[in-house]
Amino acid sequence: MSAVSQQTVNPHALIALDKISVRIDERDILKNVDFALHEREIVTLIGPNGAGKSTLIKVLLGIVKANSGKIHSHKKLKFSYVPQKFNPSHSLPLRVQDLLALEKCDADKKAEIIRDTGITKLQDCKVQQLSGGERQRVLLARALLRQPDVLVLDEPMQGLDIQSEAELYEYVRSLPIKYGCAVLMVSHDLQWVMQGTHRVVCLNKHICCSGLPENVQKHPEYQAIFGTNRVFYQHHHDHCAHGDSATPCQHDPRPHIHPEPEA
Ligand SMILES: Nc1ncnc2c1ncn2[C@@H]1O[C@H](COP(=O)(O)OP(=O)(O)OP(=O)(O)O)[C@@H](O)[C@H]1O
Repeated sequence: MSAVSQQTVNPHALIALDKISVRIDERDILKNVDFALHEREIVTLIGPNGAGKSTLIKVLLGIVKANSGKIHSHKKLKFSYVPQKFNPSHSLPLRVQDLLALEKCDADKKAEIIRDTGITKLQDCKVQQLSGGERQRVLLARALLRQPDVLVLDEPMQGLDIQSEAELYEYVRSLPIKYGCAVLMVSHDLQWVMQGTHRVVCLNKHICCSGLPENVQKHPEYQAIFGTNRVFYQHHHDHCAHGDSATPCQHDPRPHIHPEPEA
Protein backbone atom coordinates (compact mmCIF):
# COMPACT_ATOMS: atom_id res chain seq x y z
CA MET A 1 0.00 0.00 0.00
CA SER A 2 2.93 2.36 0.49
CA ALA A 3 4.30 2.63 -3.03
CA VAL A 4 5.60 6.10 -3.79
CA SER A 5 3.08 7.85 -5.99
CA GLN A 6 3.97 10.72 -8.31
CA GLN A 7 0.66 12.45 -7.59
CA THR A 8 0.63 14.85 -4.72
CA VAL A 9 -1.41 15.78 -1.69
CA ASN A 10 0.59 18.84 -0.87
CA PRO A 11 1.93 20.50 -4.01
CA HIS A 12 4.78 22.17 -2.12
CA ALA A 13 6.07 19.08 -0.31
CA LEU A 14 9.16 17.17 -1.45
CA ILE A 15 7.58 14.10 0.06
CA ALA A 16 4.34 13.54 1.95
CA LEU A 17 3.04 10.63 3.98
CA ASP A 18 -0.71 10.22 3.89
CA LYS A 19 -2.37 8.29 6.73
CA ILE A 20 0.50 5.84 7.14
CA SER A 21 -0.02 2.95 9.56
CA VAL A 22 2.51 0.27 10.47
CA ARG A 23 1.70 -2.82 12.51
CA ILE A 24 4.36 -5.31 13.55
CA ASP A 25 3.49 -8.51 15.41
CA GLU A 26 -0.08 -7.32 16.03
CA ARG A 27 1.21 -4.06 17.56
CA ASP A 28 0.46 -0.59 16.22
CA ILE A 29 3.81 1.11 15.63
CA LEU A 30 2.47 4.03 13.57
CA LYS A 31 -1.18 5.02 13.34
CA ASN A 32 -2.59 7.28 10.62
CA VAL A 33 0.51 9.41 10.34
CA ASP A 34 0.38 12.42 8.01
CA PHE A 35 3.75 14.02 7.46
CA ALA A 36 5.31 16.29 4.85
CA LEU A 37 8.83 17.52 4.23
CA HIS A 38 9.50 20.59 2.11
CA GLU A 39 12.49 21.73 0.12
CA ARG A 40 15.40 23.09 2.20
CA GLU A 41 13.46 22.59 5.42
CA ILE A 42 14.97 21.43 8.70
CA VAL A 43 12.45 19.28 10.56
CA THR A 44 13.09 17.51 13.83
CA LEU A 45 11.13 14.48 14.92
CA ILE A 46 10.73 14.18 18.68
CA GLY A 47 8.89 11.75 20.92
CA PRO A 48 9.47 9.26 23.73
CA ASN A 49 11.41 5.99 23.31
CA GLY A 50 9.49 3.55 21.18
CA ALA A 51 7.29 6.29 19.70
CA GLY A 52 8.02 5.11 16.17
CA LYS A 53 10.49 7.82 15.08
CA SER A 54 13.00 5.44 13.48
CA THR A 55 10.13 3.47 11.95
CA LEU A 56 8.73 6.63 10.38
CA ILE A 57 12.14 7.36 8.88
CA LYS A 58 12.38 3.81 7.56
CA VAL A 59 8.98 4.20 5.92
CA LEU A 60 10.21 7.37 4.19
CA LEU A 61 13.35 5.56 3.05
CA GLY A 62 11.35 2.58 1.80
CA ILE A 63 13.03 0.18 4.27
CA VAL A 64 9.77 -0.52 6.13
CA LYS A 65 6.53 -1.01 4.22
CA ALA A 66 3.39 0.54 5.65
CA ASN A 67 0.30 -1.62 6.13
CA SER A 68 -1.88 1.22 4.93
CA GLY A 69 -1.54 4.76 3.64
CA LYS A 70 0.35 6.34 0.77
CA ILE A 71 3.61 8.14 0.09
CA HIS A 72 3.49 10.99 -2.40
CA SER A 73 6.41 12.67 -4.07
CA HIS A 74 6.95 14.95 -7.09
CA LYS A 75 10.03 13.14 -8.25
CA LYS A 76 12.32 10.28 -7.34
CA LEU A 77 14.22 11.66 -4.37
CA LYS A 78 17.78 10.90 -3.38
CA PHE A 79 18.03 10.21 0.36
CA SER A 80 21.10 10.03 2.56
CA TYR A 81 20.69 8.33 5.89
CA VAL A 82 22.95 8.52 8.92
CA PRO A 83 21.64 5.73 11.15
CA GLN A 84 21.52 5.66 14.93
CA LYS A 85 23.99 2.76 15.01
CA PHE A 86 26.61 1.68 12.50
CA ASN A 87 28.78 -1.26 13.48
CA PRO A 88 30.77 -2.42 10.47
CA SER A 89 32.05 -5.96 10.64
CA HIS A 90 35.64 -6.36 11.83
CA SER A 91 36.08 -9.03 9.18
CA LEU A 92 35.65 -6.35 6.51
CA PRO A 93 38.53 -3.91 7.02
CA LEU A 94 37.59 -0.65 5.37
CA ARG A 95 39.50 2.61 5.47
CA VAL A 96 37.68 5.92 5.69
CA GLN A 97 38.84 6.93 2.22
CA ASP A 98 37.51 3.64 0.80
CA LEU A 99 34.13 4.25 2.41
CA LEU A 100 33.99 7.80 1.04
CA ALA A 101 35.09 6.62 -2.42
CA LEU A 102 31.84 4.64 -2.66
CA GLU A 103 30.04 7.94 -3.34
CA LYS A 104 30.67 9.79 -6.60
CA CYS A 105 31.24 13.46 -5.97
CA ASP A 106 33.02 16.38 -7.59
CA ALA A 107 36.60 16.63 -6.18
CA ASP A 108 36.29 20.21 -4.93
CA LYS A 109 33.02 19.52 -3.16
CA LYS A 110 34.47 16.34 -1.68
CA ALA A 111 37.49 18.24 -0.33
CA GLU A 112 35.17 20.86 1.17
CA ILE A 113 32.97 18.26 2.88
CA ILE A 114 35.98 16.39 4.27
CA ARG A 115 37.44 19.64 5.63
CA ASP A 116 34.15 20.93 7.06
CA THR A 117 33.33 17.67 8.83
CA GLY A 118 36.82 17.62 10.40
CA ILE A 119 37.89 14.23 9.06
CA THR A 120 40.94 15.17 6.94
CA LYS A 121 43.34 13.27 9.20
CA LEU A 122 41.16 10.17 9.40
CA GLN A 123 41.43 9.19 5.74
CA ASP A 124 43.80 6.25 6.32
CA CYS A 125 42.11 5.00 9.50
CA LYS A 126 40.04 1.84 9.53
CA VAL A 127 36.34 2.62 9.98
CA GLN A 128 36.05 -0.14 12.63
CA GLN A 129 38.67 1.59 14.78
CA LEU A 130 37.15 5.08 14.84
CA SER A 131 35.81 6.56 18.05
CA GLY A 132 32.06 7.15 18.26
CA GLY A 133 32.41 10.85 17.46
CA GLU A 134 34.81 10.25 14.57
CA ARG A 135 32.46 7.67 13.13
CA GLN A 136 29.53 10.10 13.24
CA ARG A 137 31.53 12.71 11.30
CA VAL A 138 32.60 10.17 8.69
CA LEU A 139 29.02 8.97 8.25
CA LEU A 140 27.81 12.54 7.90
CA ALA A 141 30.51 13.27 5.31
CA ARG A 142 29.57 10.16 3.38
CA ALA A 143 25.89 11.12 3.50
CA LEU A 144 26.68 14.58 2.09
CA LEU A 145 28.88 13.20 -0.69
CA ARG A 146 25.75 11.56 -2.10
CA GLN A 147 24.38 15.10 -2.62
CA PRO A 148 20.93 14.10 -1.37
CA ASP A 149 17.61 15.87 -1.75
CA VAL A 150 16.85 14.76 1.81
CA LEU A 151 19.45 14.20 4.54
CA VAL A 152 18.09 12.00 7.32
CA LEU A 153 19.92 12.00 10.64
CA ASP A 154 18.81 9.60 13.37
CA GLU A 155 20.18 10.99 16.65
CA PRO A 156 23.46 12.11 15.08
CA MET A 157 24.93 13.59 18.27
CA GLN A 158 25.64 10.23 19.88
CA GLY A 159 29.30 9.99 20.81
CA LEU A 160 30.07 13.64 20.15
CA ASP A 161 31.65 15.80 22.83
CA ILE A 162 29.86 19.03 23.78
CA GLN A 163 31.90 21.28 21.53
CA SER A 164 31.62 18.99 18.51
CA GLU A 165 27.89 18.76 19.15
CA ALA A 166 27.50 22.55 19.03
CA GLU A 167 29.60 22.66 15.86
CA LEU A 168 27.60 19.88 14.28
CA TYR A 169 24.34 21.71 15.00
CA GLU A 170 25.75 24.87 13.42
CA TYR A 171 26.97 22.88 10.43
CA VAL A 172 23.64 21.06 9.95
CA ARG A 173 21.85 24.40 10.06
CA SER A 174 23.97 25.60 7.14
CA LEU A 175 23.34 22.55 4.91
CA PRO A 176 20.00 23.45 3.27
CA ILE A 177 21.43 26.69 1.94
CA LYS A 178 24.86 25.26 1.17
CA TYR A 179 23.84 22.03 -0.53
CA GLY A 180 20.12 22.58 -1.24
CA CYS A 181 18.93 19.58 0.78
CA ALA A 182 16.12 19.22 3.28
CA VAL A 183 17.13 17.83 6.68
CA LEU A 184 15.03 15.45 8.75
CA MET A 185 16.52 14.73 12.14
CA VAL A 186 15.49 12.59 15.08
CA SER A 187 16.66 14.18 18.29
CA HIS A 188 16.05 13.96 22.01
CA ASP A 189 17.85 17.27 22.45
CA LEU A 190 15.05 19.75 22.98
CA GLN A 191 17.45 22.68 23.08
CA TRP A 192 18.46 21.89 19.47
CA VAL A 193 14.84 21.33 18.54
CA MET A 194 13.85 24.75 19.75
CA GLN A 195 16.86 26.62 18.42
CA GLY A 196 17.89 24.88 15.24
CA THR A 197 14.72 23.65 13.63
CA HIS A 198 12.28 25.22 11.23
CA ARG A 199 9.54 22.81 12.24
CA VAL A 200 9.03 20.19 14.94
CA VAL A 201 6.92 17.06 14.70
CA CYS A 202 6.07 15.34 17.96
CA LEU A 203 5.30 11.67 17.45
CA ASN A 204 3.90 9.06 19.79
CA LYS A 205 2.64 6.43 17.32
CA HIS A 206 0.42 9.20 15.94
CA ILE A 207 1.36 12.82 15.32
CA CYS A 208 0.70 14.54 18.66
CA CYS A 209 1.42 18.01 17.36
CA SER A 210 3.62 19.77 14.85
CA GLY A 211 4.58 23.27 13.85
CA LEU A 212 6.94 26.02 14.87
CA PRO A 213 9.05 25.05 17.89
CA GLU A 214 7.70 27.88 20.03
CA ASN A 215 4.12 26.75 19.35
CA VAL A 216 4.72 23.02 19.76
CA GLN A 217 6.13 23.42 23.26
CA LYS A 218 2.82 24.98 24.38
CA HIS A 219 0.79 22.03 23.07
CA PRO A 220 -0.88 19.85 25.79
CA GLU A 221 0.36 16.56 24.22
CA TYR A 222 3.94 17.90 24.07
CA GLN A 223 3.68 19.00 27.70
CA ALA A 224 2.24 15.61 28.72
CA ILE A 225 5.35 13.90 27.25
CA PHE A 226 8.10 16.40 28.05
CA GLY A 227 6.62 18.29 31.02
CA THR A 228 5.72 21.95 31.36
CA ASN A 229 9.01 23.21 32.74
CA ARG A 230 11.01 22.29 29.62
CA VAL A 231 10.37 25.46 27.72
CA PHE A 232 13.33 26.81 25.78
CA TYR A 233 14.10 30.23 24.54
CA GLN A 234 15.14 30.75 20.95
CA HIS A 235 17.95 32.85 19.65
CA HIS A 236 19.57 33.33 16.30
CA HIS A 237 22.99 31.95 15.47
CA ASP A 238 25.16 34.45 13.74
CA HIS A 239 28.31 33.59 15.65
CA CYS A 240 30.98 30.96 15.47
CA ALA A 241 30.08 27.86 17.47
CA HIS A 242 33.62 27.11 18.52
CA GLY A 243 34.47 30.25 20.45
CA ASP A 244 35.28 28.27 23.60
CA SER A 245 37.80 26.00 21.89
CA ALA A 246 40.79 25.18 24.09
CA THR A 247 43.09 25.53 21.10
CA PRO A 248 42.98 28.74 19.09
CA CYS A 249 40.99 28.27 15.92
CA GLN A 250 42.17 29.47 12.52
CA HIS A 251 38.81 31.09 12.15
CA ASP A 252 36.88 29.98 9.15
CA PRO A 253 33.65 31.89 8.61
CA ARG A 254 31.92 28.80 7.21
CA PRO A 255 30.27 26.44 9.73
CA HIS A 256 32.50 23.44 10.26
CA ILE A 257 33.27 20.76 12.85
CA HIS A 258 36.72 20.49 14.38
CA PRO A 259 38.59 17.21 14.40
CA GLU A 260 38.69 15.37 17.71
CA PRO A 261 41.78 16.34 19.70
CA GLU A 262 44.69 13.97 19.24
CA ALA A 263 45.74 11.90 22.24
N1 LIG B 1 11.46 -4.99 13.27
C1 LIG B 1 10.73 -4.84 14.38
N2 LIG B 1 10.13 -5.90 14.95
C2 LIG B 1 9.37 -5.75 16.07
N3 LIG B 1 9.17 -4.57 16.68
C3 LIG B 1 9.74 -3.49 16.16
C4 LIG B 1 10.56 -3.55 14.97
N4 LIG B 1 10.99 -2.30 14.68
C5 LIG B 1 10.47 -1.51 15.64
N5 LIG B 1 9.73 -2.21 16.51
C6 LIG B 1 9.02 -1.67 17.68
O1 LIG B 1 8.36 -0.50 17.27
C7 LIG B 1 8.37 0.46 18.31
C8 LIG B 1 8.92 1.76 17.75
O2 LIG B 1 10.31 1.59 17.49
P1 LIG B 1 11.19 2.79 16.91
O3 LIG B 1 12.60 2.30 16.87
O4 LIG B 1 10.58 3.28 15.67
O5 LIG B 1 11.00 3.88 18.06
P2 LIG B 1 11.82 5.23 18.32
O6 LIG B 1 10.81 6.30 18.56
O7 LIG B 1 12.79 5.46 17.23
O8 LIG B 1 12.53 4.86 19.69
P3 LIG B 1 13.90 5.40 20.37
O9 LIG B 1 13.69 6.84 20.74
O10 LIG B 1 14.01 4.53 21.57
O11 LIG B 1 15.03 5.18 19.38
C9 LIG B 1 9.20 -0.12 19.43
O12 LIG B 1 8.32 -0.61 20.42
C10 LIG B 1 9.96 -1.25 18.79
O13 LIG B 1 10.18 -2.31 19.68
